[in-house]
Amino acid sequence: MEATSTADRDTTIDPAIEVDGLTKTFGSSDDSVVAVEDVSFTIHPGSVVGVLGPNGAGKTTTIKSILGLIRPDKGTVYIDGVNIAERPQEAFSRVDAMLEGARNDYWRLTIRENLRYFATIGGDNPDVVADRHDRLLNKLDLAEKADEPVRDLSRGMKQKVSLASVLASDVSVAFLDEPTLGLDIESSLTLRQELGRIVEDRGLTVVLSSHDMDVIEDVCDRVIIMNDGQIIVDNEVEELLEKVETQRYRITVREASQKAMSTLDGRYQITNCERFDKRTRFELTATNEIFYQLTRDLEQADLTLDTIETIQPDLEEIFLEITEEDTS
Ligand SMILES: Nc1ncnc2c1ncn2[C@@H]1O[C@H](COP(=O)(O)OP(=O)(O)OP(=O)(O)O)[C@@H](O)[C@H]1O
Repeated sequence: MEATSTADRDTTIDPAIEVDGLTKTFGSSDDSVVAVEDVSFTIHPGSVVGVLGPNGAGKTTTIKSILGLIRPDKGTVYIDGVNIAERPQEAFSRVDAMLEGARNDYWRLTIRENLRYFATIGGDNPDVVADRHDRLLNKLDLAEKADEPVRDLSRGMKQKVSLASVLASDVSVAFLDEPTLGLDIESSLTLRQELGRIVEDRGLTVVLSSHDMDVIEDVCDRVIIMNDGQIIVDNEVEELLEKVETQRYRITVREASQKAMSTLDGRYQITNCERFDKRTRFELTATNEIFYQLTRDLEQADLTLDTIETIQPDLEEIFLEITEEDTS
């Protein structure tokens, strides 16, 4: 999702974030760990980028280095064209972050008081930005509870207040670490939709990390996948989905014998097998190239094909495939 029209984008404006040759090693000599090695990327204003990777891949080190919370050994970070090491105050003036699940909102204060507080420390006069806060509260469906203390709210609402607090001042870049962590399915869906609308309206640049693949698919237009301190994929979400080499199939056959099924199971890993109404339905994964082989194998096993559907892969599967390729 591009918040500002790509056609209208002024290519002479600075990238929202530019990371060049970032390297960070923790510890020294034998115990040292290279957390991030020569990482470079550019993020344009108004884009939403997901940073993914297994535990220990270097995501947090990268994000904390951009936020100035970790000092890298090498490399330069620019925010809106400003070098964070040279002019930190200016660089961070329009940046806010929700790290480690939820930010520390003041639970004794009401939602609106929290927004005023965070706007103030973000350098805004809260009276001047009161309208923006009203719009934010409406968008996040928090308006009715705006004058209630945060401590009385549900977990989903508290998470939304965290997000609202990040957006309370006039930020142009927001870092969101696991914005849907701990939310139930419905609250997560609502938050994703609301975040999408806010990003579009405000032309906000967002960098988010999440293990919730729905967040990435719904909100991000690009993903950066890290492994072992390096970027192994930097691509548009849609292109990434197209690139995947394996495909899951849901197949329904008529009157499958046990023997036929075990023959097939020997060749493909069969999951979610269920029998109903003289039919057997199961799922398997096959690479695109062997799809025709699969149909021949079904014939040879004397299985009469009823239906065959492809199942849209989710990013979790793609991500596993890519990191396995990278480490093999
Ligand atoms: N303060 C530190 N001291 C020593 N090693 C560290 C420190 N911070 C991170 N590391 C190491 O650097 C590597 C990268 O860690 P980092 O936290 O950046 O990964 P991550 O991708 O964010 O992982 P996770 O998904 O678990 O948060 C890991 O091997 C980690 O153990």
